[in-house]
Amino acid sequence: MADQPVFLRDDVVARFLSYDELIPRLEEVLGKFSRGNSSDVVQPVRSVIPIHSHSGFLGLMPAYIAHEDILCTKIVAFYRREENLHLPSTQATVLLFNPEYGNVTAVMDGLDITHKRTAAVSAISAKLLMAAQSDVLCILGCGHQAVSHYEIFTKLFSFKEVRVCSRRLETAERFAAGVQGPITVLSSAKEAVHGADVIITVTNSSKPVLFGEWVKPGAHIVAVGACRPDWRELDDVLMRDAVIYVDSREGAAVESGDIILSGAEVFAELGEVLNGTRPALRNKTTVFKSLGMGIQDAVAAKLVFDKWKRSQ
Ligand SMILES: NC(=O)C1=CN([C@@H]2O[C@H](COP(=O)(O)OP(=O)(O)OC[C@H]3O[C@@H](n4cnc5c(N)ncnc54)[C@H](O)[C@@H]3O)[C@@H](O)[C@H]2O)C=CC1
Ligand SMILES: O=C([O-])C1=[NH+]CCC1
Repeated sequence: MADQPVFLRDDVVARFLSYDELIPRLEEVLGKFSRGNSSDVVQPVRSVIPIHSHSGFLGLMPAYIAHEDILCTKIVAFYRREENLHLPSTQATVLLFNPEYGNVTAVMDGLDITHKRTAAVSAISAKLLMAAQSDVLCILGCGHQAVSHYEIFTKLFSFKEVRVCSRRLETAERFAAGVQGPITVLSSAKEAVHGADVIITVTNSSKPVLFGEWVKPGAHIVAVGACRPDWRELDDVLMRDAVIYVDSREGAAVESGDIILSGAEVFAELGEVLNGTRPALRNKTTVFKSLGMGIQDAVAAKLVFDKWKRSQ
């Protein structure tokens, strides 16, 4: 009989997951993924079922990373909920397996993994693609992802000004009151993004919240929401004028409304830039369209599990 799986709660996962360790692992696995060797990194496009009666979706995100022998799947549920409900709009559980036999070794709460790995990949895109002189950061949307994105972007980069704007002013004000450091709250997205060098969209909107005509030429946009083929965060003008980078071309072609509905061409995967096979066009307006990948959860979960095990 295999040992029973351990259950790692949200606070334990958060304690053992640091950006410093996560970022290099993500860079490495994104590079490997983009080399396209499917016997090394196996990750199908997320399989998603709608939960029509509750405006929700359930996604399954399996991944196998052969060179590290990591077998993992995340199960993620996401809802288009009003923000005042007491449960987060995204819920996730990560299962880590023993690849030799297929038994589950750990069941982990997946929220901190989802928040941190998403923000870390966004930060990798900014490291590669934002202009060398980037002074103003703007975050549109003030939910859970906004918190992790604020955390890592202000830790890694030295912005002179950070602005936030959300659908409701109170949400942005609550967000600003909860973070360390100076922050400007704006009630209009157009004003908030004016002159910004880096713009992060972390909304659960299904309609564009950012328009090309508002965006400073040369800005870097990190588009994290709109993960359904009929959802948008960015308008056609922006999608047409910017150079588009993605985490996975295959995923983007199936899941990204911003790409599918605008007809925009994908220029590169982040992993291709990390591998040096596609250039980072820092002087152009760039969009990194993030959808999230099972391999990102897998490396994060393995980091957590190994550290937890060493602590026992
Ligand atoms: N790319 C990736 O890897 C991942 C993407 N996501 C997606 O990221 C998005 C954000 O996730 P969470 O922060 O967890 O959601 P959340 O529900 O905590 O926050 C969403 C925020 O967006 C704001 N918002 C909605 N419509 C807006 C509008 N028109 N203008 C400005 N703000 C608006 C809401 O007021 C709320 O503050 C969701 O779409 C989620 O599905 C989530 C996990 C991973
Ligand atoms: O990668 C992820 O976990 C998600 N992407 C969109 C919703 C959840």
